Amino acid sequence: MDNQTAIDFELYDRVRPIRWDGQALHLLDQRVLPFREEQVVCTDSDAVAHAITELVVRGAPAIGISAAYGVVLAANAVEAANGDSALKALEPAMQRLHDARPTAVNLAWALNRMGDTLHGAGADWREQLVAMADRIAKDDLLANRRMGVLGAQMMQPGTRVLTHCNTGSLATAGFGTALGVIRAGCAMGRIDKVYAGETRPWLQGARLTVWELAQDGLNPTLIADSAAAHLMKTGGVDWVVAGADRICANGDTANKIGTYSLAIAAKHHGIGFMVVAPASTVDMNTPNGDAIEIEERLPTELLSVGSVRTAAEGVAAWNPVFDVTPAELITAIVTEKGVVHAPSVATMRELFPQDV
Ligand SMILES: CSC[C@H]1O[C@H](OP(=O)(O)O)[C@H](O)[C@@H]1O
Repeated sequence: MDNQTAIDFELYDRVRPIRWDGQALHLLDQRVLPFREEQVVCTDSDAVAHAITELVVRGAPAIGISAAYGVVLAANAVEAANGDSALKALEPAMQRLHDARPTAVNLAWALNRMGDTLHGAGADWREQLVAMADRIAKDDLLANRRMGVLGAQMMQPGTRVLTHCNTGSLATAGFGTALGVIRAGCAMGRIDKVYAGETRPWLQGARLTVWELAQDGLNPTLIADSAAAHLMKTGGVDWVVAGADRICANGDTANKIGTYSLAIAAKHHGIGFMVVAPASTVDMNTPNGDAIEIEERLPTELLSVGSVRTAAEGVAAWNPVFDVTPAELITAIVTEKGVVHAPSVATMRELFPQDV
């Protein structure tokens, strides 16, 4: 079973983190999963920006889609005769959405698309904004399905994979990026075993990824992040499959903290390292990983697990939440436009001749 039509993608539609009802944005609150399924309802753009900062919604494509609907909400407070005057009036709200999180380029990408929609738009500029937000969401879902098949086709039957963070339906418009490859690989009979790292400190793997995979009946096995190198050394894994928050012009890739260590360990053990992300995550304007702003979050995320304090009172903690994996550690970058093997400036340019 090798082609896209052979997978029943509807089976994976149970979890949707983002729902636009025409007036408000409903976000599945990822802070309280997997034990409570609660919605946060945003009726203005500042509420969307706050939800992005607080990780109510998270995952690079999902925050881009949310920001797009945030612009639609901001438009409710604007009187303008055409798109250009609307854009001027919307600038402060769009800036606040942009600043909600710094590392994932999908946020700026989605806001740019919304801004481009307004340039030269006439009296129907509001309708055009809604149409663009809907399109960003729909295109993301289709990109994920395409990437799922492309990534899975690179795997032999019997493959065992390790993934990091959460790149599933929760992080996207649906199906997922790296998790989409895993879903497709299981459906296509290529993947036999799925390990997920717990992803300290926010525990996206432990709280979100294994929850999603368990709902699919894929029997994931959770490991401590610190068990990954041992798993590789003892022959338990063939591919590491990760998402991305920003992919630079030379293939350097920012992703959840801990990804870089996985890539080093994978290289050492001769294991493939696959990055899966839509073109909206590719940033050809950033030459390499040194230029990426790495988000640092509050030390409290590290000093406690949930509401239970685990570190002694008064100690300091440093909490960078992304790292950069150099291109030379990456076997392949899978996008909906195709696969970049052995990423470099030259191979990236072949697939992305224009800035995305
Ligand atoms: C499908 S991209 C998911 C991506 O988002 C994550 O970060 P966060 O949970 O902080 O939003 C992480 O880097 C994942 O790979």
